[in-house]
Amino acid sequence: MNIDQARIEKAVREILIAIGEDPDRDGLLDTPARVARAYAEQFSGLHQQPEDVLTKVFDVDHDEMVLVRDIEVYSTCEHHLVPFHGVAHVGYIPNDKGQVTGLSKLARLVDVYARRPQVQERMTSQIADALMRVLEPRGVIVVIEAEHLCMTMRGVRKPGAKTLTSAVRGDFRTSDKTRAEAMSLILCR
Ligand SMILES: Nc1nc2c(ncn2[C@@H]2O[C@H](COP(=O)(O)OP(=O)(O)OP(=O)(O)O)[C@@H](O)[C@H]2O)c(=O)[nH]1
Ligand SMILES: [Zn+2]
Repeated sequence: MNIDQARIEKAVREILIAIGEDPDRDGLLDTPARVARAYAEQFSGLHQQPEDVLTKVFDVDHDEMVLVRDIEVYSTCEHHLVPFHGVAHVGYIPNDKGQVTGLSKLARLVDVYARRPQVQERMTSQIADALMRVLEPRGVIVVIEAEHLCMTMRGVRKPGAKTLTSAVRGDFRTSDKTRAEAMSLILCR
């Protein structure tokens, strides 16, 4: 089933009533439909597979690390349905056939998993596992730094607190040196 926008609209109208609002006042009339459209975008990754975006694989003569740093990421915390946002760093070492993907495809892959109800740890591993599966590289590293609005605007209220998660596969897991090289590239500002 794809995203059922009519059902989201009905539910949002119910929420507005439940919080004591009047869903029929001018400013709120179109809100259920707007939220439905926003959710369709925010959760579109649920209906995409990594293979849909990691399609272009070129053979190039490069078997060293490729790293795209500071990929802006917006996701939705599955506990509170509020955003968490930050940056993702995605690196891999191509296999000996030199199979690489377009750089933008790494950012698209991040979005496939970010546009779902998520926890940061799972999103990080899913990106790493998808890259391993589709590109069959010698190794993958994914590091995500994010701020969770559920921790800043509400609840414990700790603005500025950043959560860092990493997932390493293949050579990045087995070789301390390779992992350290990637980390130094990710952290140098
Ligand atoms: N591990 C992990 N926890 C997360 C993530 N996003 C939100 N959380 C946490 O999920 C937890 C949910 O805790 P609960 O006690 O069930 O919910 P709550 O009463 O709203 O918790 P508070 O946020 O502490 O007010 C909170 O500690 C959040 O900080 C995430 O990506 N990964
Ligand atoms: Zn949350």
